[in-house]
Amino acid sequence: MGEHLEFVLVGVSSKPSDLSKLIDRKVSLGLAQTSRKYAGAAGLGSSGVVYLGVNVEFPGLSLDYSIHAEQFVVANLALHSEKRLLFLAMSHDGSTCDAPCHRCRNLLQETRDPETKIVIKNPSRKYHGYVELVSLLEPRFVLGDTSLLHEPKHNGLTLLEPEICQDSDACSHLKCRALAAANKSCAPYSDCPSGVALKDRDGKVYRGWYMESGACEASLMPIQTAVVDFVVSCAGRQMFDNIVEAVLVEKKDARVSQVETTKTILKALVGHPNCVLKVFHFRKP
Ligand SMILES: O=c1ccn([C@H]2C[C@H](O)[C@@H](CO)O2)c(=O)[nH]1
Ligand SMILES: [Zn+2]
Repeated sequence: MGEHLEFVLVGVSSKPSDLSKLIDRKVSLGLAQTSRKYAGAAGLGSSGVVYLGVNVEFPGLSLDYSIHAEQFVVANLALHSEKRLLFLAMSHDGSTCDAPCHRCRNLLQETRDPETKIVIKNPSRKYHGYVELVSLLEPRFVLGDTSLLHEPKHNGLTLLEPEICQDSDACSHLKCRALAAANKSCAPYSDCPSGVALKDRDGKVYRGWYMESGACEASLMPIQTAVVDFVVSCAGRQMFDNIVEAVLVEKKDARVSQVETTKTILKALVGHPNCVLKVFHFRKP
């Protein structure tokens, strides 16, 4: 098993009671420089794979931009096409497991999975049990017919610019990787799907897509999901300075544009000014 895989899938067929032991907040030590609060999370998918998460803060930016450990797990599941989340554990201290914060409950609500259970563990009270996610949710904030966050998607988007690639899903151009990511994006409220692809000095590509929540601040922006892909692949030894190219694909004149947020996060993350963001637009079928 490759180094990076150990961070994504620490075990198959793990018992939910083991999830709390798998949470490793050490990985976030370098990623929570602002608050110095290190959170970790672990999710058991229906395939039996465990997905880890840590909180990620961006130097110099307000904590609003940070990725919560539970949001990281949700992105990690999506990046690996995991169908469903059966159990989720999150911890701030490495021993106690609490219910996710409201931001993350709102994001989890978008998966609308009646089966998801939250691990609650309180060693001082010798309590270890499970709570149904639905019992923690407020009445759903419905904006219309929405598709589920984890449903496999192909939005059918193609680039507006003259197409040079026959099969952009399989093509290695960075803009085609970003387009493929946008095709997986779930943006039912704004109808503005988007995707980001990052390339490092070795030519390795990381990608992420917009995962929108009706409870706005719970959404994961495409640059955040791409950062999750990067952290997962680097297994906690990430060198953001290695990112040399970035591409965003979104709708032309989008009501929700990701350009400024993507630039802001890239600037905070990548220490050198050579990583310019290229933006391409798509056509919807
Ligand atoms: O449920 C929560 C609450 C907070 N955090 C992170 C976000 C931020 O990096 C730090 C302080 O809020 O903790 C989480 O990961 N999960
Ligand atoms: Zn949270």
